[in-house]
Amino acid sequence: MGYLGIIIVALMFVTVSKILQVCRIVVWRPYAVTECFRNQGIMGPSYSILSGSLGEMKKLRRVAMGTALNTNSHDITERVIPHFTTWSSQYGETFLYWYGLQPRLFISDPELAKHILSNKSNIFVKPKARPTAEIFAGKGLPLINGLDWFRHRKIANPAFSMDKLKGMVKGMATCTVSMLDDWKNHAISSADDQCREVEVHGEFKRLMADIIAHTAFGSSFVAGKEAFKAQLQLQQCCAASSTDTFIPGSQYLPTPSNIHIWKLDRKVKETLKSIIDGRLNSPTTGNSNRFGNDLLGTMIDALDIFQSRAGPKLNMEEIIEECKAFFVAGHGTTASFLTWTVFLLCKYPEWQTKLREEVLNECVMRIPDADMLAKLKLVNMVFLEALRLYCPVIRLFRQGSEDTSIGNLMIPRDTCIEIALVEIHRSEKYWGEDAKEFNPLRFINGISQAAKHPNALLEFGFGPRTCIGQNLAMLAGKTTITLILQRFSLSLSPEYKHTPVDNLLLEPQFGLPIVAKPLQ
Ligand code: HEM
Repeated sequence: MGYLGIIIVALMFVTVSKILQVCRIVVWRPYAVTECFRNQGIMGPSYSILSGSLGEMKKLRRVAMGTALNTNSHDITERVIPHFTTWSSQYGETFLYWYGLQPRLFISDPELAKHILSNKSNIFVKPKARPTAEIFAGKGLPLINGLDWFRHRKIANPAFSMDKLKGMVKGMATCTVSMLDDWKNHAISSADDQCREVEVHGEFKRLMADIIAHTAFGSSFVAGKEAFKAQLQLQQCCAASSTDTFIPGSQYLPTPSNIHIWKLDRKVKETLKSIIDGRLNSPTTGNSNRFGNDLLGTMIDALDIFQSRAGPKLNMEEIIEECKAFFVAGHGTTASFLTWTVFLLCKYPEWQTKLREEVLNECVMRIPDADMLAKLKLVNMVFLEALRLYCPVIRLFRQGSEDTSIGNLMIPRDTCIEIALVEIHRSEKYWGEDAKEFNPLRFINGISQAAKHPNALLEFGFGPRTCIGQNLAMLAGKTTITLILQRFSLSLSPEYKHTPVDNLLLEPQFGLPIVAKPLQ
């Protein structure tokens, strides 16, 4: 055989092995995984080549998005995850579906959830995100695994301690007061009974961008806000394509959408890098940390160029990715939480009055401090109830890094497990007959006494990967609600349509317009 023959045979060999590989991923594996679960009694919608169950999911979502709920109803599951209501009624509470080529096991049992989330041996890891998601969300804590995750978390933890956060309430209050002054000025200039219609979801997103920029970047917050602005645009590009079928490799093609994403990402990174360089060039002397007491200062102090410093280190790129990650993880979640809390306070004016009384009693100064906020028991109960009924993160995901079993259930490697918080949080099995109703009093004796299962409330996750920013979110929430209740009485605008939707986070599809009436 001549050279040409050898080359043709080699090419044929490579081509055939590639075809076999594709067939294994696209046909054989879905068949084998489906059979594995079917033999254990777990069923689900059938798999279509490449798109899996995405076609049906998209159809169900389109129909759900065309409906609106009654504002008295907190039974949102069917609207936000219509695939769950449809498939669980056909296949049972636990079922298998296909997110493109990814098998997803849907569970809504808090005991299973606890088992998976508390696992410390790296068997259940965060699933690999799509490349666009990695760009916008940053390859930081929420997405990384293993030793990298451990190192990053160890460095970031001190920046989120209650002691550090307490000192930030003043900054949070300054951001909030500036937003509320704007509401008030607008109200005074509008003739209509001094009331102002405000779309609060948008307002809270802007507010949280300000608050996180303050918390993360301290004095460099103006530049930080610039970076976050570009990041928000990136997020929109990513959310728009989250239910499209993903073709591996397509992220490298110079399509208009990819070019737009690359440009925005470059802007975010360059801005963050210049903030970090600024700090490195002018370390401060007044702070306990030479690069600042904020989150960025804590991370710069662990930069790997300082070899003399003991302990875990981060490199420049990792710090940039963490800045992106903290913004994405904290901004929309807290804005969503505040939005739904305000929705509930408008819906239940008797609770609005009770909370205002508590706020006026405990926060004697117009601008509250952390000690005053810690005394707001009723506010805390309403927050927990809001996070139960309208949890910003409605689903958690983990992927089995090896074949494993939970109880009697064998889970093949690479199966993604989807934990439906939205369903666990309103299941009558754990919350009783009034599970779908607003009743903050269920938390009067604390979280552990509120439900029949200790893990039926998973609003901040559970186990080692529980939310690092939960204290920050609660403090920002209390500061904002306190300042609002001191200054305004709130009611729903007649324009409001009750349309919660899963845009990666739980959001009102058309925003939350309310009427804010200044108090004397
Ligand atoms: C009400 C607001 C918030 C909610 C409901 C929320 C919810 C969650 C949940 C459910 C998780 C666990 C995800 C999982 O297990 O897969 C999580 C993780 C995380 N959250 Fe939050 N979060 C909020 C606010 C914040 C804030 C303000 C920040 C920071 C500025 C933040 C930063 C993070 C980070 C970095 C992680 C990943 C932790 C890790 O994997 O080690 N979150 N959050």
